[in-house]
Amino acid sequence: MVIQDIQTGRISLPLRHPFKTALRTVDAVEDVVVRVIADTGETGYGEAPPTAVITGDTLGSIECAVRDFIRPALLGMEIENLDGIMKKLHGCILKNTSAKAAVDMAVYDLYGKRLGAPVYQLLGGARKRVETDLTISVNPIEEMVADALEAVGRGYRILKIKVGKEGRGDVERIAAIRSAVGPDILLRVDANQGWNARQSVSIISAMEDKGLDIELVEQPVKAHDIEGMKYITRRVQTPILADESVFSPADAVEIIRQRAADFINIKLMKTGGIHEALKICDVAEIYGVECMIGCMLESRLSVAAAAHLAAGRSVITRADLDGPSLCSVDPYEGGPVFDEAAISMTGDPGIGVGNLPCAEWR
Ligand SMILES: C[C@H](N)C(=O)N[C@@H](CCC(=O)O)C(=O)O
Ligand SMILES: [Mg+2]
Repeated sequence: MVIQDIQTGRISLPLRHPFKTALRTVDAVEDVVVRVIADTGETGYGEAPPTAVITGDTLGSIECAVRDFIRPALLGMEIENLDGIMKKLHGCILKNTSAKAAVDMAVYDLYGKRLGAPVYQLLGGARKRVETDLTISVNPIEEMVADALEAVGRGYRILKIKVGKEGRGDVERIAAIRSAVGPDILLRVDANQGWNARQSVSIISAMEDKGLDIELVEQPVKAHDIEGMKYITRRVQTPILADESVFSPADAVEIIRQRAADFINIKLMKTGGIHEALKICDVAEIYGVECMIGCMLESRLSVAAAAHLAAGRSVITRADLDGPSLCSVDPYEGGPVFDEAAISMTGDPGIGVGNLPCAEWR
């Protein structure tokens, strides 16, 4: 099975509610999709969101990276030569991790189809079901409380609360949500780099003093502020999870060796796909560090690829794979089933998702 063509298209899916973090507000999933076509007529699919404020990638830069750099590097390669394909994919252009992720997952999709097996089984087959949280956007407190109650009503037992825009005001926010949802709902907090190190210690300590029982705090300070992450991790009881600070396996090694965070959030859009994400899983396992698997504003197509990784590897103990739940529609067929918090793997070969709503491929 040889790679004959690689094409890009675009999808646009409205969100149920605007998605708001300390970094940005978004109303729709507007992503690039990729198809890798084999000489046998089989097709593998992938997706890349333009998360410019985190990865630096835009719709145009993703399309350019795929068309002008990745496509010429991979044409004619045997799908069975996964290692060779991945070396070329990551060597043909620096950074551009979202474009690489979309092509990586399309290649894994074809690889699984070639071998007649779902990708999660090829990656280790640790489990068949994964439970995701649901994100509560940062908004006025009453709105966040209402959103949290709605999420619990939809069956979510884990909520990821976005903060980072108001410093100490965030304590009040979390306290109101905890009092509304009760003690049995797991609350994780994501500041998306919105605090500084001293502020983080004061906010997290206040949440601890109030007994708000927070599972973890995600990326309290700027991505490059590893000293700040270390400062916080040493001073609070609540586990700290590195998100924007860890893109590559080398970043993960650095964070772990410096003990700058307790957990690592793996996202395919930061690693450049499954192949590099597996290296983070290996490093984390060596050091006994647990990982979360996350997503950007992505539809079920690429979140399904992340679900395969989560189902494949037991070192991934937490999932923030709520992209499909945030979308108001799911136009696809096949692949993992997303039923609110419950993600169930199927026997479909590859990643398994098809029927893309994409009018034009180039
Ligand atoms: C969508 C997911 N729950 C999430 O919060 N992902 C990111 C932010 C994604 C974005 O801005 O597109 C995160 O910081 O964890
Ligand atoms: Mg995050």
